[in-house]
Amino acid sequence: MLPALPGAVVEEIAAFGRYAASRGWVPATSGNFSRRVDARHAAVTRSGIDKGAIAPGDVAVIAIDEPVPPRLSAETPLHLARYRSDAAVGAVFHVHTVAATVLSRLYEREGVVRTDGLEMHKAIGVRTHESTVEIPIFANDQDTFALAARVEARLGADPAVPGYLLAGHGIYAWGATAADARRHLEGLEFLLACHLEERRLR
Ligand SMILES: CSCCC(=O)C(=O)COP(=O)(O)O
Ligand SMILES: [Zn+2]
Repeated sequence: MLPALPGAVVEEIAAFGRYAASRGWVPATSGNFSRRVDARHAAVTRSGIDKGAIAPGDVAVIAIDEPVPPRLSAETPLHLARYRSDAAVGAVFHVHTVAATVLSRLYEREGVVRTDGLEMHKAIGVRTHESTVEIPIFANDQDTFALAARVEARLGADPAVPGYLLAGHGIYAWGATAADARRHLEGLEFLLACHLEERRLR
């Protein structure tokens, strides 16, 4: 039996949705969000809803280790794969930012976007700005089960960066809590925005 959906979890997801919408990160119903409910279950947003105006009925509780029920987002496997791979992952947020979408296309062949020497590296757990961060990029794929397997195989047990890009699509980030996932997403997005701006100015 599935556990009840805690109101606090819905509110965390809805609050992130409002924030993401205020930043222009979830245009045209894009994006999807999830939050671990317990060791075996997660709450995920339903498909096609306005992610800036999430209501309790827009979030479903599902089993992490079971097949994805109908009418949920096609991207649900990408969320569940993160929870399966790492028991410490408590929230996964996916948004469609311009910087993530553009840079993931420009660097798809390299399979990585690199940023150097930025203080914001610390937001994703890097100790010093004197570092190079490599944000992984994966080719987009409508077969999201195959895509999730490819992502997890490359990320491994201890990913260096708490996020990745899907080429021409957007960005995924995660953390132990919703606040951690949001901080990681904000940090990664800032790094990408800086990289894009530097390329423009050069
Ligand atoms: C309108 S964007 C296309 C689908 C997508 O990439 C996305 O993030 C939203 O999908 P969902 O099914 O979760 O609403
Ligand atoms: Zn998407």
